[in-house]
Amino acid sequence: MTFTHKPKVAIVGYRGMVGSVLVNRMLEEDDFALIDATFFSTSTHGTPAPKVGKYDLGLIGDANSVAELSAYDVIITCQGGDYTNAMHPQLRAAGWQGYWVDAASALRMKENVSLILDPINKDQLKAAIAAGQKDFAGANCTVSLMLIGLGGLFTKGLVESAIVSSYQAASGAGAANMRELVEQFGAVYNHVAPELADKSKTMLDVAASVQDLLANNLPSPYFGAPLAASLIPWIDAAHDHGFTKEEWKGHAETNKLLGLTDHSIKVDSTCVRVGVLRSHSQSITLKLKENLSIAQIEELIATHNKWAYLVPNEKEATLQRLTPTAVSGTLNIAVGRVRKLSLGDTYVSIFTVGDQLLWGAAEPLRRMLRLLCNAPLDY
Ligand SMILES: NC(=O)C1=CN([C@@H]2O[C@H](COP(=O)(O)OP(=O)(O)OC[C@H]3O[C@@H](n4cnc5c(N)ncnc54)[C@H](OP(=O)(O)O)[C@@H]3O)[C@@H](O)[C@H]2O)C=CC1
Ligand SMILES: N[C@@H](CC(=O)OP(=O)(O)O)C(=O)O
Repeated sequence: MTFTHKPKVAIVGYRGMVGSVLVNRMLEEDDFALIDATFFSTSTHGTPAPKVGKYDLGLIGDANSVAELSAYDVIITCQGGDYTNAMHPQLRAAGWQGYWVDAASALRMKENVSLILDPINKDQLKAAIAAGQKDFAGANCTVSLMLIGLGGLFTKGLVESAIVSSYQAASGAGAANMRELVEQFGAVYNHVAPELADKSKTMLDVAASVQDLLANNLPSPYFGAPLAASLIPWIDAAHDHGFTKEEWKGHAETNKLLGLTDHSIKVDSTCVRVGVLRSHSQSITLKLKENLSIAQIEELIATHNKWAYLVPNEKEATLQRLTPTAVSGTLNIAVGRVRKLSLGDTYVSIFTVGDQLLWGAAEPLRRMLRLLCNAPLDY
């Protein structure tokens, strides 16, 4: 048992997108019964917290106050990397000994930080807790979704390398970006509505009009380029060797999560922002170490955990179940289009879709809290 009392838990960033999804999930699973929770904010502190089910959480705390936060056993933050970089060092310097559970990437690669994805690495996490480790971070959304979806292959040492092409939703970039995409959808439609109504116009006329709007007059301050009716093959900052940071995380975090200090699984990614509101998709080419049959591969995937579910490689099933529309708002990780490639018997192509706000961000955090409380978890 990590705590001998009901732990005091500060939830920082409760009103952001990840924070809201986290609070909803904690309510669904009655996690609040385990803890004495307080919401923290950098801007709404001092006001009454919104009611969470039957729980009255009192006043919202000041997320910039080291003194206030120091009174907590656990700080869960969904506030972002800048906040982590500002507050975590101050709290530790002030002697705070509590658990820091973070959605952001800021601390992920530090030596004394474990990445959280317990269906994949619960033994690693339990060992870290037993060893007195205090800092934990959720992994990158695409990495978490890939590993839950394909855990049956990755955790059994069957993967030699992976080439990933991601199709990442606007919500991965934050609420303001998501709003920008919806506004762009509206602007595109409004721009061409008269032409659509004019039966003398062809679809090429309509497309030319959309192109004119996109190229010259579609506001995109958050993404920096139109996303509606387009895509952006760049996510996060530049990294070394022509990779973006998002692409680099694929290799670094996959290996760290699997406890592979020699980084023996090569993961190469191309990460693309697409005009989807919620849920990330990935097309993954695996080089396996063994020549497994499709039936064996599907069995390994389907039996590893209760969230990865197989979609038969058929058109109707794919349209109904292997899309962001099908999985958004659920914990399901859809895995389909499983097929061997003409490159060779050990090359497998797989398509997977999962909600990046759930398994990609909020869900691992609440499960880490349950691990810290030694509370039951489903697998
Ligand atoms: N979005 C995603 O898919 C993923 C996000 N993450 C991580 O989680 C962090 C938070 O992401 P996300 O939740 O998307 O960020 P948001 O922009 O939705 O929220 C972050 C903070 O913005 C502040 N805020 C300002 N205006 C508003 C408003 N109108 N409504 C709600 N909050 C507002 C809140 O802080 P305050 O109350 O202090 O003002 C809130 O906690 C990211 O930085 C990233 O590190 C990780 C994996 C996936
Ligand atoms: N970068 C992801 C979301 C995210 O916040 O990832 P990370 O936690 O690794 O910064 C996206 O834009 O879709």
